[in-house]
Amino acid sequence: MLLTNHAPSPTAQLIDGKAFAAGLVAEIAVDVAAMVAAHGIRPGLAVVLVGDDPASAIYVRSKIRKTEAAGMASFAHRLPASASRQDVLAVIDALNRDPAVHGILVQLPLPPQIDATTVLDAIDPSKDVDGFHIVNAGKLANGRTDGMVPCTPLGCLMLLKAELGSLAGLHAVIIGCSNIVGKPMARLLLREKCTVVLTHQKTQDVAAEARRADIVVVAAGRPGLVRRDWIKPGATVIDVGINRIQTADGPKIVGDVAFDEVSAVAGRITPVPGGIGPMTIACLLRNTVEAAREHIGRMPRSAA
Ligand SMILES: Nc1nc2c(c(=O)[nH]1)N[C@@H](CN(C=O)c1ccc(C(=O)N[C@@H](CCC(=O)O)C(=O)O)cc1)CN2
Repeated sequence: MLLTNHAPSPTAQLIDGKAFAAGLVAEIAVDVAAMVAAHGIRPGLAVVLVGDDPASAIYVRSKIRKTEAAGMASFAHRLPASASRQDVLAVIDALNRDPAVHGILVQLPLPPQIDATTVLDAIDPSKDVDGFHIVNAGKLANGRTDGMVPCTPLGCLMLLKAELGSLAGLHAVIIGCSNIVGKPMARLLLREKCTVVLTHQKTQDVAAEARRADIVVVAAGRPGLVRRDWIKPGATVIDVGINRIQTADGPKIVGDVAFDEVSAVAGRITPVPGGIGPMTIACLLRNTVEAAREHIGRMPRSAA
C-alpha cells in the first residue's frame, strides 16, 4: 500500500516510504534466499564506522539489523574517532580483498582529520554500494546504467516512478547540490527525461524556481525551509531532510519542508520520519544484492 489519505492535509496524499521500503526489503530477502540456493553465495555487506557520532551509530545499527533480517551477511568495523586515514584505508584494503564481502559502506560523516574523498575512492568500485566512488559517480554523470547509484536518490526515484509513472517532460527542481543527494538526483531525473534545475546556496530565488516545479526534491539540511508558497498546487514534494530539533514537547525529527502547510497545497508528499530515510537503507540492501549478482556473473562458469 503506497498511498494513504493523510488526515491533517486537505489535498496531499502521503507517500509512505516506510511501507514501500518494507515491501522492497521483503523482495530482497526472496532474492537472497534464491542466490544462496542456486549458487551457495550469501550477499555480504561490510559497514565501516569511524568515531562516535550518535546518529551515525543509530544508522549503522539499523543497516546491520536489516541486512541480517534479509538473510545477508554483515561485517561491522568500528574504529575510534582518533583513527588515521591509514587506519581506515587498511580496513578498506582488507575488505576489497575479502570474497565474502560484496558491498562496502563507510558511514559519513568521517572525523575531520580523514579526507572522505580519499577513503571513498579506495573502495573497489564493484563493491561501492553507496555509489560514491568517482568511477560510479562518473558513470551516472554520463548517463550510463552500469554503475552503482547512491541509495538516497535511488530511493527517491523509486518512489517518484511508483507514484507518477513516467517522469518524462516533468519539471524537477532539486534544492541542495551535495554529492550524496542533490547531484546524483539531478542526473537520475535527467536520465528520466525531466527538465532539471539544481539549486544551491548562491541561487538567487530558490522559491521562484521551486514554484515552477512538478517535482521538488529538498535536501538542504534546513528545517522547515520550504513553505506553502514555494509549491505549485498539485506538485510532488520529496523531503530528504532529517533534522533533530527541540520542541516544547521534547526532541523531534523534522524534514526540510514545513509539512503541515505544504501538504495543504502539494499533490503528494513524503513525511519525515517514514519517507525517504527507510528507502535509503532498503536501497543499500538492493545495491549489495546487485553487487553479489555481478560477482557471480564474473565467476568462472564451473564455480557459478
Ligand atoms: N555512507 C553513507 N553515509 C550517510 C548516508 C548514506 O547514504 N551513506 N546517508 C545519511 C544517513 N543515513 C544513512 O546512512 C540514514 C539517515 C536516516 C535514515 C532513516 O531511516 N531515518 C528515519 C528516522 C531515523 C531516526 O529516528 O533517527 C526516517 O527518516 O524515517 C536512514 C539512513 C548520512 N550518512
